[in-house]
Amino acid sequence: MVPRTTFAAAVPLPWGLLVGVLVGLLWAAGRLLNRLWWQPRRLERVLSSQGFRGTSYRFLTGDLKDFARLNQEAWSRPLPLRCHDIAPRAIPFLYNNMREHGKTSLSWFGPIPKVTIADPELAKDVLSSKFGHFEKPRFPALFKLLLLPTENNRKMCRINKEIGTILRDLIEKRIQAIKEGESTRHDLLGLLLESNMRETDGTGKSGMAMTIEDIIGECKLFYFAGMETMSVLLTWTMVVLSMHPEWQDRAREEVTMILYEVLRLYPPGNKISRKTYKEVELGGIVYPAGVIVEMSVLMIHHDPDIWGSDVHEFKPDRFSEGICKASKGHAAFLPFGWGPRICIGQNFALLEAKIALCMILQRFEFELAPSYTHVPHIVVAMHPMHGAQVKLRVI
Ligand code: HEM
Repeated sequence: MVPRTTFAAAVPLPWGLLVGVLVGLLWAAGRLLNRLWWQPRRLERVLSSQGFRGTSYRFLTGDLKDFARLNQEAWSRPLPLRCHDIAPRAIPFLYNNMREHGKTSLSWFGPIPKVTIADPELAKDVLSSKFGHFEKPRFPALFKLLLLPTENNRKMCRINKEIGTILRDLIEKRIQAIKEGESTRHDLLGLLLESNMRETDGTGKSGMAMTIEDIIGECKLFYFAGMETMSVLLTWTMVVLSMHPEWQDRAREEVTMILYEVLRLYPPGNKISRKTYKEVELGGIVYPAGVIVEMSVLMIHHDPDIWGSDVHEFKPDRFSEGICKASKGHAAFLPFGWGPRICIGQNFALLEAKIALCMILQRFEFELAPSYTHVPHIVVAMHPMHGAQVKLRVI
């Protein structure tokens, strides 16, 4: 007779695999808990033991909920026209935190501690650092979200591919033209390609040369870094000159100090961020690795201790004797950053803005349309939330 075998006896349980999966799951859970709880708590202890003040860590979300709530409240209340005291509306969470805890205060970007600095000397120390203690923050977890196949992500992916194809095509045509002896037309792409081709020395290979992908990256960087910032600078200049028409006449003679004053009151980049990569001492405090350090350009530009009691007024002639005099010797004018990563496009930006503004002022006078509401709003750069409705009149 054939012996009967049960199914369990025929297929033995893969205990090794099960234990392996369990250990893997426990390890992943431990790592997650470390990132979301133990590490933030450890960093909080290190900072508060040195007298640091700010909000306490709340699991996972940190201050994000309060941040969103205060923004919603602020956006629903437009400012009176001609009011340039914009920090309480444009960055309400940070503004409150600083009022409560001082000019260097702690808050939480999810589980990552964030120290915001509104002291120009400390900010310049961070931005001037050349020893690799402070790096530009990267958020790999946020980038991973872009891989999810949502409709929006698919659209972004499609647009990204399309931009890549257009740029690759443009670059290849320019390389061909240079090879055939055509002039580089002295624009940035031409100069970049010419110097890159010199690097490859005709062999097509060199450790120093950039790849086509690198060049595409540079084109995108210059476009994005230069386009949004410039457009909001000109937008705010038109809005502010509409609020102060007496300055339109004076602007026809002197535009630089007007642009400086708009950049002070409405800096397109309201903050500059870094992250500590190693333990570092700054202003008598030891910062552990993994802390975001954020220089609040907006708070520095709106600080009455630096600029005087008229800090929220539009007074371009405070710059009549230069930037240093305007900030009473503090050198606290940081719209283009500071140190080795200072904006490479700043001279170009000011020249472009002056030319554009002069062309507008020579042809038009302008005033705000009744539909304009004054709500400075930050989406990467600072924009007027509901647009800049301005009436132009030919002169
Ligand atoms: C009003 C106009 C502009 C403002 C307020 C502005 C502001 C800034 C600031 C604050 C930084 C420093 C960022 C940091 O330290 O992390 C920066 C970097 C930079 N800017 Fe500008 N910028 C302006 C216009 C331009 C223009 C017109 C160009 C190019 C034509 C440009 C190209 C760049 C580049 C390539 C960087 C370096 C980015 C990096 O280091 O990752 N910017 N800009």
